Amino acid sequence: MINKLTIIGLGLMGGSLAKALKAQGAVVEVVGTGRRTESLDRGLQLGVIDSYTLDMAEAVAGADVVVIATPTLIAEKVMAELAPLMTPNMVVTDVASVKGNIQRAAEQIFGQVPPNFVLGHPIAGSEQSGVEASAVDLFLDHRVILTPLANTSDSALSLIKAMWEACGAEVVCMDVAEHDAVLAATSHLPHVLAYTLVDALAQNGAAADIFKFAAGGFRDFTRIASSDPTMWHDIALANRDAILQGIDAFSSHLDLVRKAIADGDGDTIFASFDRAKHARDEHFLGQYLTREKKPPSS
Ligand SMILES: NC(=O)c1ccc[n+]([C@@H]2O[C@H](COP(=O)([O-])OP(=O)(O)OC[C@H]3O[C@@H](n4cnc5c(N)ncnc54)[C@H](O)[C@@H]3O)[C@@H](O)[C@H]2O)c1
Ligand SMILES: O=C(O)C(=O)C[C@]1(C(=O)O)C=C[C@@H](O)C=C1
Repeated sequence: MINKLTIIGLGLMGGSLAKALKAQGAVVEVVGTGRRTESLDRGLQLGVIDSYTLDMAEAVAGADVVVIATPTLIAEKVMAELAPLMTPNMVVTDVASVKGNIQRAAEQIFGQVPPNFVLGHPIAGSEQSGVEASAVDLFLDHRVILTPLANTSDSALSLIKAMWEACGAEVVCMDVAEHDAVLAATSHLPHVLAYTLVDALAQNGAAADIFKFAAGGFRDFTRIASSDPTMWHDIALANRDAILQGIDAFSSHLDLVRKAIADGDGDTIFASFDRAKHARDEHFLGQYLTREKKPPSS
């Protein structure tokens, strides 16, 4: 049980965490803080938080857990503000999508990442943002990756693990660099591709006609291009090297498929598409079976 939880940056992630913990009776009091009253007022009206203050010192005083839930690059600045306010009894965690920049920023600010700072990342979300979009079940049956370091305190890690498990999530621990490489491939690259595809088509003179005839495939592929550009601008800059590697590997594969199409090389085209279909089906059908859920009918 968490007595006082403080959320810095009350949006989709922070709001969903607060809702889930409240619904499970796993928290007594949730306090919000941020730069502007707008989202905090809304959070109060919706019952997501119990109170708020723009004064970070007041917000974190006596907190058992402080969650930094701002965009990724802003989290670095928030940490610097939070540093003089941290006490040994307080456990700090974050939800940022990249972990390497958070680790580096913490090392610059504190000398080393404090033992009571547990870096984290829930692998759940949506293209929507803001506290209005927060959902009590956002983390249910999803994974949360924690990237503890050699000096991370066992009790701090256990507390943050228990917090996410109370939300119905499965917690997995991973190395920071591995996290950033894996997420570059499975989350950051797809967002770069979706944004770039929509932007390239939108800049075409015939964009209106193209979008008019876009159907399910285009919608499925590009849903994530409706995500918040601020969030993804931060991720692109924070995970630069891993994303560049992903773009380069993808570009050379795309070149192979391009060449096969240009050469009329049906075998290569089929082999690539067939490998992709099997890899995807195997993974996602496997996941449905593990969770004893039925796969979508279509
Ligand atoms: N949206 C997702 O799918 C998703 C999934 C996993 C992790 N994340 C990560 O979680 C973090 C939050 O994402 P979100 O989707 O909740 O975003 P959001 O835009 O819904 O919420 C972010 C909140 O931070 C506030 N904020 C901005 N600057 C601030 C500052 N200087 N001080 C205090 N508050 C500030 C904003 O007002 C907003 O309320 C990001 O780091 C993101 O990368 C997002
Ligand atoms: O479902 C979505 O819309 C998401 O973008 C969620 C998603 C993802 O790529 O899967 C996005 C960013 C995160 O850091 C974690 C999850």
